[in-house]
Amino acid sequence: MSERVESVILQCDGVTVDFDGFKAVQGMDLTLTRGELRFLIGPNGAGKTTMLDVICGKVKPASGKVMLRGGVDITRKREHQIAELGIGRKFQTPSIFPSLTVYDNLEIAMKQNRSVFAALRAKLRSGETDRLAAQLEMVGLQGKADWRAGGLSHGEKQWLEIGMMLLQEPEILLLDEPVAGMTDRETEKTGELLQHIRKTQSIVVVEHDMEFVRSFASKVTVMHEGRLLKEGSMEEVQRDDRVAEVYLGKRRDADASRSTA
Ligand SMILES: Nc1ncnc2c1ncn2[C@@H]1O[C@H](COP(=O)(O)OP(=O)(O)OP(=O)(O)O)[C@@H](O)[C@H]1O
Repeated sequence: MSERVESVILQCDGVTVDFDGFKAVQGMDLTLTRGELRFLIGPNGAGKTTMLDVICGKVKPASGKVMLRGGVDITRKREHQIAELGIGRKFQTPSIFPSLTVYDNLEIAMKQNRSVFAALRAKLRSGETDRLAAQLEMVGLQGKADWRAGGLSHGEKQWLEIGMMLLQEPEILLLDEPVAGMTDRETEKTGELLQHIRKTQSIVVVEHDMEFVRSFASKVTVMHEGRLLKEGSMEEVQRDDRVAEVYLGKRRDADASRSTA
């Protein structure tokens, strides 16, 4: 009986966010299980980014609860506490150090896990060197370890930042439009990377690129005007008339021109 309960890693119940009287999110529920790659979609202004902001502690809800691993109430915790508890957030613009090498960026990310004293000593232990090398390979940058991060392509910068997040060992990754501005090939590689990451971590992705969502989503949550509109497989979501009306319908033409199917 407890198996399903234990597999829940994040639970948002009745989250409402009030920006000076404007309810950006209204009574939103979201349950994420371990190893899930969840896509959060919906038209502009639906409240998707605000939900990520609530989960990572950047925005405090007026009401509702956010629970981590069943028993840890993170609703009122500060951003850094939530990060320490295992929730990593990646924003649209990469926050990397452009003048440092790819390797140095990863090394700095890894050291953030240490106590100040340990960080000051600044030498990676051998296990850490291995982990860093494995991370470089996982994000496909093993051939560019010595490159200045600022010289990477847009897609590569995003992967570097994902690699930096992963070195801090979050249990949940929150990604806001990770493939925005990427080439088709980069988008494909990002999808593969997310599939790989979900073997060990859970991921919530806010996304507008429907082709990408179709290719990589198993479960999709649709928001509209701050509320949960529909949740299910991409097929179920696409079949829903209300979704078609408020969201997919508006994009059908654009999608049709992108899709080869
Ligand atoms: N700090 C803020 N103060 C006031 N209103 C805000 C604030 N942040 C967001 N909003 C409003 O809340 C609503 C939800 O915004 P949010 O960014 O969460 O939507 P979204 O679904 O992520 O949209 P998009 O896909 O366009 O990024 C929008 O109407 C937005 O203008």
